[in-house]
Amino acid sequence: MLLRSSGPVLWAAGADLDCSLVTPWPSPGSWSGRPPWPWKMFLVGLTGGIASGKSSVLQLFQQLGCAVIDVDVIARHIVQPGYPAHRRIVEAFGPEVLLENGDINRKVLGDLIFKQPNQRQLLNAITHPEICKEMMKETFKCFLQGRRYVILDIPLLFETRKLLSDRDTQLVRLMERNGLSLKDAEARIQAQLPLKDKVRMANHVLDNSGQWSDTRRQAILLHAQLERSLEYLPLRLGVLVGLASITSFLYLLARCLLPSP
Ligand SMILES: CC(C)(COP(=O)(O)OP(=O)(O)OC[C@H]1O[C@@H](n2cnc3c(N)ncnc32)[C@H](O)[C@@H]1O)[C@@H](O)C(=O)NCCC(=O)NCCS
Ligand SMILES: Nc1ncnc2c1ncn2[C@@H]1O[C@H](COP(=O)(O)OP(=O)(O)OP(=O)(O)O)[C@@H](O)[C@H]1O
Repeated sequence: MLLRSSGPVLWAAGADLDCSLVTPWPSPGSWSGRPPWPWKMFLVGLTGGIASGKSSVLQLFQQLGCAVIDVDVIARHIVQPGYPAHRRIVEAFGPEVLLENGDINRKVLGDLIFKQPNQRQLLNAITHPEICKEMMKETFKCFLQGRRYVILDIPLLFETRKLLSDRDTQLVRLMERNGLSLKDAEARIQAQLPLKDKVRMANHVLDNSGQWSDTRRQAILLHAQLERSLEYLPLRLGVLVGLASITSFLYLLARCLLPSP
C-alpha cells in the first residue's frame, strides 16, 4: 500500500473496507486525544490494486479514530434507484442491467464493464462526476468537524487524473473473497494500473503482503507521522484566501448595485 503527497494533498495507496463515510472526532481516550483544530486539515488518498487490502486498512484507520471516506461505498450509494446515475445507467446499458426490484445488477454490469474497456469508460463517465460531488460534500463535512486529516479510499486514484501485495497474492485473495474464476479475477486486475506503477507514484507505502499485525504496526506509525505533518497549511490557506476573495467580491458588488444613502 502507498501514500502519495502532491502539493497540499497527501495521497495514500493501498487498502479499502465497507465502512461509514465519516467517523466522529476521536473521543476522549482515543489515541489522538487532541482538541479539534478547525483550520487545519489535509487529505490522504488511499489506493491500491483490487483485493490488496484497501478496505481492511481503511477500517483499521477508522478504528484508530481517523475520518475516512470510502469511494466504493459512495459508488454504491449514487447508483440507487431514484438517483440520476441510476437513470443514466439504464439509458446507456438497457434494463438488462437491473434486478427485479429495480436495483443495479452488479454482477451483470460488472461482467460487462470489466471485460469491455469502452463500456467501462461509459460507466465511468456516468458515475465519476456523481462520485466526485459526494466526495467533496463528505470532505467538506470533515473540514467543518475540524479534522486534522481525512483518508479517502479511492481505488482509481492514479488512473483518474499500494499497500503492496504481490500480484499472485492479490489474485488469490480476490478469487477467494469474490468466488471468481482465475480469468474473471485477472480481468478485474487488468482494469487497473499495474501495482508497481501505483507504488512509484505514492509517497508512502504500506506493505500488506505479510501478517496483519505488521500492517497494523505500519499504519500506527504512519498515522503518527501524518498527525505531525504540516500538509494542511496550503489547503487551509487556499480555502481562506478563496473565502476572503468571494466575500470582498460580494461586498463590492453590493456597494455598486445598492443606491447610496
Ligand atoms: C461495475 C460495478 C457495478 C461492479 O460491482 P461489484 O459489486 O461487482 O464490484 P465492486 O464495486 O465491489 O468493485 C470491485 C473492484 O473493482 C473496482 N472497480 C469498480 N469500478 C471500476 C472501474 N470502473 N474501473 C476499474 N476498477 C473498478 C473497485 O474499486 C473494486 O476494487 C461497480 O463496481 C460500479 O458501479 N463501478 C463504477 C463506479 C466506480 O468507478 N467505482 C470505483 C470508484 S473509484
Ligand atoms: N494481511 C493480510 N493477510 C491475509 N489476508 C488479508 C490481509 N489483508 C487483507 N486480507 C484479506 O484479503 C481480502 C481483500 O482485502 P480487502 O477487501 O480489504 O481488499 P480491497 O483492496 O478493499 O478490495 P477491493 O479492491 O475489491 O475493494 C479480504 O478477504 C481480506 O480479509
